[in-house]
Amino acid sequence: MKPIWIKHASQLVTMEPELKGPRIGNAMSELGIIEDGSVWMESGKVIRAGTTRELELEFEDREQEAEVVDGAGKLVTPGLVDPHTHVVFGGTREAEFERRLEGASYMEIMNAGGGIHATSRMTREASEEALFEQAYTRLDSFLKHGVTTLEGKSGYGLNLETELKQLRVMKKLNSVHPIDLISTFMGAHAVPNEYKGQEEAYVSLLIDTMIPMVAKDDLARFNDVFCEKNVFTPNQSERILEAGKRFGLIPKIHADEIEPFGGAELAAKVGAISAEHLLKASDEGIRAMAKKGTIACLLPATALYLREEAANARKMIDQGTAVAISTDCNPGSSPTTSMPLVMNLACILMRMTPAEALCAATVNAAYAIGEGEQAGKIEEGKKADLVMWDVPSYQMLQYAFGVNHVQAVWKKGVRVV
Ligand SMILES: N=CN[C@@H](CCC(=O)O)C(=O)O
Ligand SMILES: [Zn+2]
Repeated sequence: MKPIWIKHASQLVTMEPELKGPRIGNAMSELGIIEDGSVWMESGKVIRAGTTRELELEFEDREQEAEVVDGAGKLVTPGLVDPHTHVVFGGTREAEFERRLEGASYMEIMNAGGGIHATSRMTREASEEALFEQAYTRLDSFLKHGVTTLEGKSGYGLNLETELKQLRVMKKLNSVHPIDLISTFMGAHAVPNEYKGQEEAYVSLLIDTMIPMVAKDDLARFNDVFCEKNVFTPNQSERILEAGKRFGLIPKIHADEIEPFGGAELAAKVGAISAEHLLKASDEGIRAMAKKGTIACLLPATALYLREEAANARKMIDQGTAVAISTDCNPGSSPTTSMPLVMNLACILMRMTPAEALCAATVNAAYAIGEGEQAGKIEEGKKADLVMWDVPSYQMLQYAFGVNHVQAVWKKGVRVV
């Protein structure tokens, strides 16, 4: 495989690879921008990143053996990381979208047996092959929008058989699709209809059977819970997350999305790597997360789609919480595969700066899924996951919104878009 040499990028955004750990406060704006930037990629890795002048001095003699890519007028960034998706699911819920536009709420639909329950029925009915094919197509769309690493959750099975089916699909996708896919077990996405009125029995099934089985088959890195009124209480959520920890599954938590429910506080208490949504998180909860180093994974596309006020990213950043952003790709509250749109919305709806939004979609997103040392930066000696955008600057990427500016994507040094 020929080395690839990008030259003359108008901005090469490296994300300052020497800075370690998730970024907080002003460090979210340290993008490590190199003007007239250049990258040499070889054997799947970034060998050198610097100015075109610097790389010409070093690689001039090898120009003939490389594929040279002209970056004039283009922005080059690390591959984007989507740290929160429900990418494997059966069916769609467009009728529910119409009902919500007519006034029904997300929770009314779910409590009446629709929402997550509707997707659960369709996912149980779908064959493993069909789920694989549909999710593969979705991953292609993510890739076309610049995503090279992504987290995916189970949680539409709500029984052992189908939860394992979803996780097996993700494992297979990870092995055959260019995108690196990190799996999360989310059997605690809802109490299935057949356990209505016996919620504790379902919690026991999760703790005694499902979590041990998922861990035994090494099917997930994280364990996630939908901690919300009428779904799982903070007490149930804590027991489920602690059970996961005993089996090596790192906690994540869907917290304070619809109502303030103590989810952010619980995230800090159990030492979750990230807490998701947080639209209604309390000030104490945000402070506790900052203190504990729990990353806030914010989902502005979901807020927009549900016509809710987005999370208070400014307060979180100002209080020292590391913020990541994500599509939340799912068939109910965020049917999108566009991280560029999510970056735009992070600016428009949450007043994040263009630099913070890019940090939240790269470095901080990678740390939110335990990939901070492998993804989200352009770092010598590390995976060559890069995107070239048909805009001259990161400011232009965030400004010209709702457009897919991706021109090329390299995954482990191979051009995939
Ligand atoms: N809020 C809970 N879970 C998903 C939505 C799942 C669905 O509606 O299918 C979320 O993160 O937005
Ligand atoms: Zn989610």
